[in-house]
Amino acid sequence: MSICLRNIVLSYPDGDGHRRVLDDVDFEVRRGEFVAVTGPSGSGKSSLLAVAGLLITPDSGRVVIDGSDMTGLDRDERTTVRREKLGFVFQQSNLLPSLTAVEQLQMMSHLAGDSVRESRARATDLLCSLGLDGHLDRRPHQLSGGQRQRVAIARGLMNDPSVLLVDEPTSALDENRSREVVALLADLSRDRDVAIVMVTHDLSRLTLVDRACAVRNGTLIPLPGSVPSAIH
Ligand SMILES: Nc1ncnc2c1ncn2[C@@H]1O[C@H](COP(=O)(O)OP(=O)(O)OP(=O)(O)O)[C@@H](O)[C@H]1O
Repeated sequence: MSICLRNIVLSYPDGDGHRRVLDDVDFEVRRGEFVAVTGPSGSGKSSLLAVAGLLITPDSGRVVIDGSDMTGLDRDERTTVRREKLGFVFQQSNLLPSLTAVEQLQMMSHLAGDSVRESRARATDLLCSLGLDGHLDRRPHQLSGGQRQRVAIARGLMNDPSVLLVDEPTSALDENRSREVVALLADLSRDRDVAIVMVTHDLSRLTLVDRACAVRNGTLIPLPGSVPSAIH
């Protein structure tokens, strides 16, 4: 199992008390599996992703990544796990305006200590494999929304993560581009054997995923037609 969340409880301060957003949630995704998390606005989808991505620590429960329990890691240790095991793709692509497509990716691998030559070769390969040959030296404003999102996905894959966490990747895209981006994620999960968790409002995209679940009232409910994970 690439990522496994067990008995996660998360609450936020709310007035004088606390509001429980995730209430004893179990969730797991294995390598090569593409899982969507949906649910109403404010239900806790992004919070679940943030717990999985070690960006916030739950009140209780365990996050296990590639078999290692993340409980009790300090901030530096969590940063290392995020860099080595996890990739992130955010809603609006979050690319740095002054960097070219290749440089956006090189920055990730520079942080991991690779040489400039190694990182350029790897970034170029990855961008080409995502259909971005011809756009390698363009800056974000010279790319379409769909191309920007593909650069962001390539950046998320740069350090060869076990788990790619994707938050609303299609919110800024039209119907066709949005379908292309989700189909690309489906291919990548299989071809690169990476676990992909995608938070989405867009129920029309759920035909492309292996499995879908919804956050409702703090719990995670498998959606009809989706296949529950076979491994526990
Ligand atoms: N840092 C925070 N402090 C207090 N409350 C928070 C915080 N972050 C999120 N919340 C609340 O927790 C709930 C869940 O938020 P979350 O962003 O996880 O929902 P979501 O399902 O991703 O929503 P959306 O679809 O609108 O992005 C919401 O009611 C939100 O207001």
